[in-house]
Amino acid sequence: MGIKVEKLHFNYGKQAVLRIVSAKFEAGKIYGIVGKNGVGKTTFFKTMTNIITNYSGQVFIDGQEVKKNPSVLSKIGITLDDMELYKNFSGLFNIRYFGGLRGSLNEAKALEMAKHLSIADALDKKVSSYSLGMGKKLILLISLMNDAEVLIFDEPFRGIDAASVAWLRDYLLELKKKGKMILISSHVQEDIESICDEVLPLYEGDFQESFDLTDAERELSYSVVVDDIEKLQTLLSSMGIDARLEDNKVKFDANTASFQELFKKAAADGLLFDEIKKESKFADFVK
Ligand SMILES: Nc1ncnc2c1ncn2[C@@H]1O[C@H](COP(=O)(O)OP(=O)(O)OP(=O)(O)O)[C@@H](O)[C@H]1O
Repeated sequence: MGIKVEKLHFNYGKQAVLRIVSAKFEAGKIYGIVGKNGVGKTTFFKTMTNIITNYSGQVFIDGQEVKKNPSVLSKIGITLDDMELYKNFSGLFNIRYFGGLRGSLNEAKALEMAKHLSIADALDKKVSSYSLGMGKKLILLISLMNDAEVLIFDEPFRGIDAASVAWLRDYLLELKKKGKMILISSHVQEDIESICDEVLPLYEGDFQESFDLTDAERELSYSVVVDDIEKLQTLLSSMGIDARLEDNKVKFDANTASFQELFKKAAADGLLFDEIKKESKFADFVK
């Protein structure tokens, strides 16, 4: 299973939104699609899944061009915030209806998921009575319950409580181990860091770079507050690490091993740390 996107161009009226030259996604990986508000993440997900069809270029899922073979979309489960549920019917009706549309529904599994997401007791209530978070959980459950080979989640963790975030994160990591392909968008760097293998920032319509989060050697941007700035700067310079001072914070790039070495030396030197912040390089694209 793989997804390939070639020369995908899409405009909303006169506004150019997507100008993707090419992109590839593999099974058994979790991808983070990041970028500032309005950059086109949701639009990208919609073009990939034929919700938007008036784009130019091609999307291939498992070797089949989606526009010509829309049946290949049965391999995909997607969660978008603006997904319509049958609000005047119960949560269980919606599970049965949408589950049934996609083939055989494993209701016991769906109910188990509902327990983990703490909405099991609300399934007999009309969806119109649900809070925003409960509605979001029901949409997540519906896209998860059919064991799709590819899962696409627009902001899956936004608006749901911490226990459900933790369950969902573990569940997605399990699905990855089973060989599923997962694409998520998020504005929360920690969410992306905690589950993604690769991050693709969308900027000016295209994926500008790809960041491999599984690379232990990758550099992170550090921002540190210490009691003796000069001492830290001397230490950094002795390790060949360039640093700059901004708002009394010492900023530099280093991989995890170098940072740990620095920390050990600094502690041995009696330096006191007041604040340590680290950020992935992809953060530059989302600020
Ligand atoms: N139905 C629409 N009609 C016209 N323009 C739209 C429509 N939907 C989105 N847009 C515009 O397309 C651009 C991309 O929107 P999109 O929702 O894909 O961004 P996004 O990256 O998902 O943003 P966010 O992080 O805020 O969710 C934005 O400039 C938006 O205003």
